[in-house]
Amino acid sequence: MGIVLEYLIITTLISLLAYFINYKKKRRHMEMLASELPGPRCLPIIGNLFYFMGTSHTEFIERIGEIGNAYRQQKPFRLWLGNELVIGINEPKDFEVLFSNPKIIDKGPLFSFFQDRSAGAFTTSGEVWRNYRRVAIKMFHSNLMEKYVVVFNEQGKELTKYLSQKSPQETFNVSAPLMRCTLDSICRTAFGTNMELQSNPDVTFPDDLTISSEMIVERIYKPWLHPDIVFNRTTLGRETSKRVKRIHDFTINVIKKRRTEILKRSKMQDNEEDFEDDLRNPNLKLYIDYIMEASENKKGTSDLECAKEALDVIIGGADTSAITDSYILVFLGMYKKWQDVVHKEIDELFNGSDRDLTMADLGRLENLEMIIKEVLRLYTAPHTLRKLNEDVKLDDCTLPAGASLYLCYYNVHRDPRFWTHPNDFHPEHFLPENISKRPKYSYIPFSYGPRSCPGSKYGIMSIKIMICHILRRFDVECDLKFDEMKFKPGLMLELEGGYPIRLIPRIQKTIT
Ligand code: HEM
Repeated sequence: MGIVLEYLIITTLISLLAYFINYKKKRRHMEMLASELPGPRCLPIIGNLFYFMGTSHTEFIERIGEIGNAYRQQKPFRLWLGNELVIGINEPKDFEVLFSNPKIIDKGPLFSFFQDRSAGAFTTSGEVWRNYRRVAIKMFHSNLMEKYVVVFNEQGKELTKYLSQKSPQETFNVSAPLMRCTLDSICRTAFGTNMELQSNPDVTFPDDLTISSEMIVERIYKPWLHPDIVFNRTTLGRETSKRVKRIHDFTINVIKKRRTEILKRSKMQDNEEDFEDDLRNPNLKLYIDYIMEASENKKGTSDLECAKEALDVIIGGADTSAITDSYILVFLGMYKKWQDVVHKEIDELFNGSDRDLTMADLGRLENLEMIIKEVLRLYTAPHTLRKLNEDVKLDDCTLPAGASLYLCYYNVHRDPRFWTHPNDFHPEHFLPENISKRPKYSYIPFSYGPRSCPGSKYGIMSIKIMICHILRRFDVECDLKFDEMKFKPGLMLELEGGYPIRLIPRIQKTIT
């Protein structure tokens, strides 16, 4: 017995020593490569953490912006957050190398805080992510995109009906109705189910999504809340779980409904002609059908896992599109010159008709497109992370395995070398002659490469249709001033205090 114990202790000690030596070797390699990168002064143990202590999320982004500016045109900059090496990327030429590397796909441990709520193509990493991504992109197949236009039009009309009830004197936050409309569209196109969130303001699903996102982001910024054992005992932790549970119950219900519907339809195969050639066609496979099919092939997958996979795409698409819509209306309200330009473009296209928009119309809304692009330059996701599993060689340095990359979309989108009015609303940035002057990776609102946004085309289509429906019916007013706007980062850079506008019914103009 004594010899066995001795043997076990010695083997354990040798393994620990080997692990430690290996760890130190990797660390030395990382520290050596990191020392070749420029970066602000470090303190022992905490590194650069003191720059960010006590900062709000917004201040964090501003500080990173300042550091990025200080090292602009040098190599990527390094930050030591305690033991963690974080490398900031600002340069289009570096984005190009990183986005075209198929091995840089992991988002790192911070994204795991989202995974209690949703775990699919947006939040996972590695091989698991690869499988989810393969399923997610089926939602954006070109055959389906044409059919989605019908849904966007239906929901756009429902939205304007709701907005017509607002008095022209009433200033209101337009993001809430836009979020409900966007969720109705995404759920209808992804699940084939009409959720009717627009006509049922008591359903908590949209608020639960928005508020739980804010809560998860708050947790990420408070390292002492990272351990589950602490977080779950706080009010924030309990409130987050309550909302996440409601989100799951709601989504599982939708999945069950779809399953029943498919069963019913399989018995009606002979009457296929009863269905129009739209999303009700029983032979048309929607995103949720692919998820359910994959779960049936992989025994043991629960409805909760299917719900969490689907939710990742719903969340990735809803906040982003609804916030972009909201900003567009705010800016059109603030910049009358641009509102007139877009109104004229829409009036010329529709000539007084309130017909639905078609795919062909979408390509003709060039001024609106410039405005969408400018809003996304200013307010897309401000940053994201990637974890390096192996060294990556750039032009003038090597980024070590084990480091986290902090991709500063915010910095490159406001870099005065590429934008004549970096901190203003200036849609002229997207005139063709100006686009051609910029390097390719200076504008990356949907990211690029293997982890780029699969819903970018879908998102732009839905935004154009919603905004057109609103602008055909209303003039927009907004009292905000650009310089006074304050931001709170969520998935996107959101406007603190909401998106306050007024809508004035307009008489549609016929172009003669
Ligand atoms: C204006 C609208 C949108 C913007 C600005 C936007 C932006 C982005 C960005 C920047 C990423 C990359 C994030 C990262 O690198 O960490 C992303 C990923 C993603 N987006 Fe979007 N998005 C929009 C619309 C949509 C829509 C409509 C959907 C779905 C209906 C969607 C689904 C996703 C998914 C699933 C991912 C994760 C992809 C992956 O990691 O493989 N997005 N989006």
